[in-house]
Amino acid sequence: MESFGARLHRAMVERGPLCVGIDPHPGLLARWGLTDDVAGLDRFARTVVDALGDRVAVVKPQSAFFERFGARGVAILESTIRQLRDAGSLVLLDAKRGDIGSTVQAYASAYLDPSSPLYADAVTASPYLGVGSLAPMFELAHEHGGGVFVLALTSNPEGAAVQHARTPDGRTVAQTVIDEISQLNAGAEPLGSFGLVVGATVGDTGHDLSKVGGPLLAPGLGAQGATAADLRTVFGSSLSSVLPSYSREVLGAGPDVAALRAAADRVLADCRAVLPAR
Ligand SMILES: O=c1ccn([C@@H]2O[C@H](COP(=O)(O)O)[C@@H](O)[C@H]2O)c(=O)[nH]1
Repeated sequence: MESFGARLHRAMVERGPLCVGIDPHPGLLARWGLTDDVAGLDRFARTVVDALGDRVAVVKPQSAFFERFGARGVAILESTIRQLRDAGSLVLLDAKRGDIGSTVQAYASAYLDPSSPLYADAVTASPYLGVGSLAPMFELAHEHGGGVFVLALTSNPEGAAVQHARTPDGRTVAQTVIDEISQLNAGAEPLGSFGLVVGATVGDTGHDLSKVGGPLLAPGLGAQGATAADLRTVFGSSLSSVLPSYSREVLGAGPDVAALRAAADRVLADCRAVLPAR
């Protein structure tokens, strides 16, 4: 079975290095002329699938915006994931799960087992109960050709207080996460299946990303203030592994399908100007 890393590498070559989020904020629903309810959520998600599912490498539904509508919102998340996969984009479910290992096993079954209704190509995970607690996700991802993106240096200003804290061996907490994920990807070609989340907003933090071997998801572009040019500062010599991620910057162009496509094309061009050619 082809690994997630190999599938992602091919998608980034064929469609370009871009992830677009589906984040149906109440304010965006209103701007799109939609009601802040399940019907509005459904129309919003379907429009993004129609506009981008056949052209963007990775689409990242933000689970929180579906969960806030309860079971019916989660049902729409399930159908959105299916529609995106049918349209040919890889689906990264942004759920940021993490817990003790025995519970992570259930999260792994929910998101990374092909028989689950919420099965996605990859999922985001929080390592702050210890990277080892995420082992059930890594194992199921490996078994079924899935991926896991682990938070390392998040794009929000509050993250640094935890992530830059020093451990007894002198490394930062984030560097220990980076190093553990690097080990999981050892020897994987052309790209490992275990990624990291590193915000485009974090600046030059001095962290060593050179041995990660997997994709580096970079949120924080656009609405949170980072620009494509900031990717150079944050990622330095690791730019070739970066998967830039935009949500509101692209979604704000909707609901017109052509305008959504144009916005995605524009941010992709901005990123291509900075990232090495594949
Ligand atoms: O460090 C992180 C990790 C995840 N995110 C998520 O990405 C999008 C960003 O949305 P924008 O509209 O482009 O700001 C959102 O779903 C976050 O939960 C992040 O921003 N930073």
